[in-house]
Amino acid sequence: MLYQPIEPYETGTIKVSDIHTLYYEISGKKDGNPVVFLHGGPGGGTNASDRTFFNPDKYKIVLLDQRGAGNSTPSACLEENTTWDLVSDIEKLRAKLDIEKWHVFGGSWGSTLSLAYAQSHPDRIKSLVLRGIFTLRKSELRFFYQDGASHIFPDAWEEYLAPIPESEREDLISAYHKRLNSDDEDTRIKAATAWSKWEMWTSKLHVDPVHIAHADDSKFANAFARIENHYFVNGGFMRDGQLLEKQSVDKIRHIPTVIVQGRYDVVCPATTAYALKKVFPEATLHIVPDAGHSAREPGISKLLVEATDKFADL
Ligand SMILES: CNCC(=O)c1nnc(C(C)(C)C)o1
Repeated sequence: MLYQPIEPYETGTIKVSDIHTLYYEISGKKDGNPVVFLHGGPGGGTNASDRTFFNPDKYKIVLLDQRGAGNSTPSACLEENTTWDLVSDIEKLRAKLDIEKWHVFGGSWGSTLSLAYAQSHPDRIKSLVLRGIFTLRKSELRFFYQDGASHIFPDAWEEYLAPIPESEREDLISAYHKRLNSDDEDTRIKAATAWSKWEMWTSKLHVDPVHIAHADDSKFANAFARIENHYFVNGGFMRDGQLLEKQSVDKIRHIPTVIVQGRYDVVCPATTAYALKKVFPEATLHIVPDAGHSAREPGISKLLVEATDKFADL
């Protein structure tokens, strides 16, 4: 099961560009086995419960708020904010903390960024623990934001559609992009709240009102929605399917890797985890029979902790 909540023994910031300064924190064992936690979204930010996937007596646990997310500044800023900027930021933080190699843990967008980072710097990775695999293919974005998950959550879908007039519903990501970047603050917040609520409604097998309430935090919703939408309209700044290409995955097939995927994940459906396993046969794939997308589904968190415990002495 998850470890007990702990507090960081160090927090800090790192200036990574003329615009962006990132927040990070370190908890657990000061001379422990280093692991970096890559949060979802993009734009979701980290929180205290993210530390509980790791044994604090074994791991030096590094949490990083990516550009524009969480406590990083400026909040929700889209300038100089791409997948490859974030990969570069992770390397800058690793060097600043004087870490030679580290374990990498990421779910959803965090799995995307983990794959992009590992494929760019395989020599810096001790292991990969990935959850709810997301590679930003057009087919994945279409399923969740245009025509797919909508058939399973028609009630929540109605609320997601509400801010968008019928005439613009053929391309919802573009329609939301217009509103999330509007000059009018009320338009931005209304769109950000509806966009975020859609994801919070659909993240768990059993709809969780507490999870949905996160979308009412306007700072979180604004960063989460604006940054997610920015990455999606740009296809993650990658070729479609790039992270699943043989030439990409062959760079990381030597790295001990565990994939944990919810069978009923409608945000990042199992088809992508399965496609990754086909090109990465050395990876261990667990499909959790009674889980959705969230890392905090009981069956998912149990296997994630089993994986970090397994890698703790590598
Ligand atoms: C399409 N975005 C999926 C994702 O990365 C994600 N889903 N929920 C989250 C938070 C837990 C960070 C809210 O991130």
